[in-house]
Amino acid sequence: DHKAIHKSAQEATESTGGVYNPFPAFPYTGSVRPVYPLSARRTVPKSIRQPDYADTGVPTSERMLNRAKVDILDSAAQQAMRKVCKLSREVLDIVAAEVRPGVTTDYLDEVCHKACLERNSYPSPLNYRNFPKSLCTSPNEIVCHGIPDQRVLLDGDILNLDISIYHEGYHADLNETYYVGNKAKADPDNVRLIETTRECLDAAIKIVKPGTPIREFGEVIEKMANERGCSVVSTWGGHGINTNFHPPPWIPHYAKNKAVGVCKAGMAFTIEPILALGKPRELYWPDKWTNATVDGKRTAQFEHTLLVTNDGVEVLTARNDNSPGGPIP
Ligand SMILES: COc1cccc(Cn2ccc3cc(C(=O)NO)cnc32)c1
Ligand SMILES: [Co+2]
Ligand SMILES: [Co+2]
Ligand SMILES: [Co+2]
Repeated sequence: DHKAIHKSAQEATESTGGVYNPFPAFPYTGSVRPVYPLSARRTVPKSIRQPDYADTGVPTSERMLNRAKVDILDSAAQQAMRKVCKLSREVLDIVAAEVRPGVTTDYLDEVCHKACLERNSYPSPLNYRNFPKSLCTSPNEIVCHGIPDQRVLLDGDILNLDISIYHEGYHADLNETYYVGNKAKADPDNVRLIETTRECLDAAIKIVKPGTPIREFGEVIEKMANERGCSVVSTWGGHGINTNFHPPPWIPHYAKNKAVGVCKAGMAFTIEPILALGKPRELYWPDKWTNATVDGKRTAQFEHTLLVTNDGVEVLTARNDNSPGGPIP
């Protein structure tokens, strides 16, 4: 049982400064390991408006939605989305500025949590379906939803930071993949993977406008990915975003998908492709959150929150001139 595993693992590795691998017998597919203990659950002052799942972990309002109906935001809601997305970009940039070899992903969680509270915002992942932390930190072969822990970043790692925040009743959601240290940029496979993923997202955004079928995005993304020797992870897709974290529509990133519906002015949704250097198949760690590629090869992801407008699209979570990271020239 968990208690016995934790206790024996804890004793066995007390000498390593009190950190331990909670699942030592698990057949990990790559080099990343969980490094426990997780830090204490972070709190959000009640003065900050919280989503319905903050205490229960259950997104009730989301569960009650009609999955076939996509919200069309009025101008007040669109303004609220612009504001929460601008704040979310500030938070991502603040956390990304701390990415370097030697820092732990838990430290990045602490920076993220503090930046959210300073902006009178709730970190949307915290307790969403019982997720334990305030952002997702996914290094190397971790596909997504990595849990911030005591693992230190290594020169040569690649790291995805996936941030979502809730501000005055609306969610924002964005993510980027960063090179850690110098060796990461030097590895040509990292550069091909990360820059292809970045460009797949940009190519999909270019076709967002009223009338574009939702199923088109996967065609654009998978074509570009395959041309550059990358595969598309199919399990996770883009999603609607507004007063709920994951309302409809569902947006697949792979070709020949069956997504229904077309883009309409006033819709807000994310596109967030995950590309892999090897097989686009993942398995779950025993922590029930983290998923890693079955072959241990690396993945990258980029995500924006988008608003469909009459003449096209607004990238609500767009980078600023001083945003850390960004395309390798
Ligand atoms: C087994 O149900 C699961 C499995 C994994 C994760 C979660 C819940 N969850 C926590 C953070 C999070 C972020 C996103 C997101 O859209 N990122 O762009 C989605 N889900 C999220 C539930
Ligand atoms: Co346990
Ligand atoms: Co996200
Ligand atoms: Co998302």
